[in-house]
Amino acid sequence: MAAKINVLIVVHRRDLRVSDNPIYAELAANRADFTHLLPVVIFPANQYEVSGFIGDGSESPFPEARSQTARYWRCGPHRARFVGQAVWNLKESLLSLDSELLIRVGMVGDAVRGLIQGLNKQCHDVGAVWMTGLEGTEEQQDEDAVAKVCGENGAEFRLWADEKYFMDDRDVVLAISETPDIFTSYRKLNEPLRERPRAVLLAPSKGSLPPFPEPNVIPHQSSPFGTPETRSGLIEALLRPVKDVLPDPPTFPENAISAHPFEGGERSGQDRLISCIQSGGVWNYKDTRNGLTGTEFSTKLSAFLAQGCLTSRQIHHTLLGYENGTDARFESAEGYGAGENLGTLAIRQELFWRDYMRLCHKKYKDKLFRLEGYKGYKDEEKRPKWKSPAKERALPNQDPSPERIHEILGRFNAGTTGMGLIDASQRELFHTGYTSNRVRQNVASFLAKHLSIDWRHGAEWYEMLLVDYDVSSNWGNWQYVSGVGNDPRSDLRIFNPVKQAFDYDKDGAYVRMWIPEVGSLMKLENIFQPWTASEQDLKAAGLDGHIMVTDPIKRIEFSVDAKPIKPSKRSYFRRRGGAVAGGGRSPAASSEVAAASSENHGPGGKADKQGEDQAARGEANGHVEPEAPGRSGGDTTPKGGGALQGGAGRGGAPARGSRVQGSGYRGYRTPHYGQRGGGSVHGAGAGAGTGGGGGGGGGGGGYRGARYIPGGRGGYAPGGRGGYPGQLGAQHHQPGG
Ligand SMILES: Cc1cc2nc3c(=O)[nH]c(=O)nc-3n(C[C@H](O)[C@H](O)[C@H](O)COP(=O)(O)OP(=O)(O)OC[C@H]3O[C@@H](n4cnc5c(N)ncnc54)[C@H](O)[C@@H]3O)c2cc1C
Repeated sequence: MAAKINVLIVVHRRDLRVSDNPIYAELAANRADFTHLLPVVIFPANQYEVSGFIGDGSESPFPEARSQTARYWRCGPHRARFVGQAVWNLKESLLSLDSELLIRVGMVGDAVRGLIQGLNKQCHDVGAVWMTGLEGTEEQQDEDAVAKVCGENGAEFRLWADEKYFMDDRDVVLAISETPDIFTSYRKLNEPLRERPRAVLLAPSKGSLPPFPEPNVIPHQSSPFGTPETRSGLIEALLRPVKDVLPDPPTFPENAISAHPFEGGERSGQDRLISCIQSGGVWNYKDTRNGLTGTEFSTKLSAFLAQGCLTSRQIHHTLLGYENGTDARFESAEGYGAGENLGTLAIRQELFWRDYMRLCHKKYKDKLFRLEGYKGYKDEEKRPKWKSPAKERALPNQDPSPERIHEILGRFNAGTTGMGLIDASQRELFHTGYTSNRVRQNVASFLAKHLSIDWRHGAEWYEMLLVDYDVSSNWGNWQYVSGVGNDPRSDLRIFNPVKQAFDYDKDGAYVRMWIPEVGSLMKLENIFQPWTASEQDLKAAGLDGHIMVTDPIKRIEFSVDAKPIKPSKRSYFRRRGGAVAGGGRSPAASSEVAAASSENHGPGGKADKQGEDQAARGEANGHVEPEAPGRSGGDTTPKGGGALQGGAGRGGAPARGSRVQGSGYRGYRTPHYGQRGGGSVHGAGAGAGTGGGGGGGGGGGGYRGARYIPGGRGGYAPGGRGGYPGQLGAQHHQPGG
């Protein structure tokens, strides 16, 4: 009698790697009773627009994969390409291990059911389905659905922790519900961070995995979808439906260079990590991470981490080899063998931010997607008056009107607001899928705090376009900057995008690169806000009559006197032997940065106290943006020598260490709204809009051929192409609605 065939199905999700993967490590060590292994990637139809997998003439049974509030694509072209590359690389890795990878599209539970039942028909038992657990609402619905399918079909279901984070879930010191709401408190509980990660798991070797089932027993992909057989076919199928995200897209500027030219996949993730160390990028990280252009100013590892092509502990252990002088690949890198340095310390702190964002998501669950954020508002009076482009979500008599907000959002997305730093970042994001943390903070602050627009529109735009989109990090950071999340100074922290441009784009190269229209303007203040240029200069630049000049979304009066801002100094003192020196900031650096470092999140610390003082003095309306997630200081005050001019903003006291003429930052002047001065950030900019633009997004459409998956956390309701059944059943992120 032939031996019983017992297949294990492994569903890959955001764990697109074979190394440091708990499932493969377990299988390589212990195959259990499995005679065959069937690894599969399923592109969930509610997160990826899967109509590109259909041949001509048929229609998708699923609604378009669009976001809930703004109806943007859930996954836009940059990430679609990156994920396609990463999936193909995983397939190649598995092939090299004598295995294979199946690719499927649809709802995850349905796809798994199809596989189990199809294999059963071929007399193959499916003993178990394994997959890694994720935090998102939809992802947990998928887990419930697969568990149910397994129960109905006699297969064991096992959910594994995806060990891609810095600290293992088994080592988290507090119950999730007790995760502190201030990052620094949490970080201090876990220091020294260098000692936290567990060892990396071994990659499986060739022949160590159970064989892939014979191709002829594998069930076909359910119709009307097909499965691409080449890498380019896969990428094309993912990209085709989501290529167009802007009605009138800007062309890629002639001299622009992507800061993120990297391909998806485990192999390129490892390559990038190694080159970051070899190039000195890691050594210089603390000084360069706030840079805006080029590949080397920060690690660019986020997209690899987001898709699980790389794990935080792999980064940590590779850094250890460099710090300890035990990895000859890094012999010629500066800092080799000299122990932890400020660069590697800062990278570990950033990786810990990533962990923290995830833990907060686990703690607050769907509150991650709520307009009022984690915090909520007990006091109705204090609830921010968010502006919406959708009539049904706008407050009565919203000013500007929903139509005007719709128009403003269109320009915000297209990068034509007239605020140079914001526009440059949005165009860079549109063209490349990446934009630096520094400008992400400015963009989020601009939308939420300067324009008071429902921040979820920004979060969903980022969700569509970011190559490194990660549900916890994206929504958590948007909440944080919008003042509804875990920022201890929440709405007192407001980034002045003009001051930030002067500080971080010192010669205007970044804005010039992405906004070629301003390229021939000479003065920085004109580049950062073209409406400030003289008529003559605008004419010469061909900018007269341009919407960025005639109708800037926000005007910020800001001028810098002739003295340049001092260039930053390297804030490193050398240590040897791997000791983690406390503090580690040089006096030069700390004199430049008033409330420096991520320490200033923590309650009671000196730096935190400074931040509180500044906030209490009302400096937040222009000068004071002491710290934001994942970044140490650098923007707290005008730096020595840079004198600001302007009238009183809210509070308007001079920032510490600055030379201020007048009484601080003037606030905002919005002539096209008929307002001047004021300085109240949230109210500023409101005024009579000029109309134009269409209405907001909206659902609509019917419930055709729906197969509703009921579930405790809401449920995904595939309907006809028309969309979701109103607001019910299809809440991607906010099942409570
Ligand atoms: C509004 C907004 C939205 C964001 N959305 C995302 C997102 O969807 N996905 C994402 O990975 N990051 C997000 N970030 C965080 C941060 O901007 C990116 O992680 C970083 O810019 C990625 O570039 P890098 O890999 O070169 O980062 P590095 O500076 O080299 O940092 C190393 C790693 O630390 C982690 N990290 C750094 N800063 C943060 C942070 N603030 N929060 C969480 N993790 C951090 C990332 O994994 C990053 O790869 C967002 C930040 C803001 C302000």
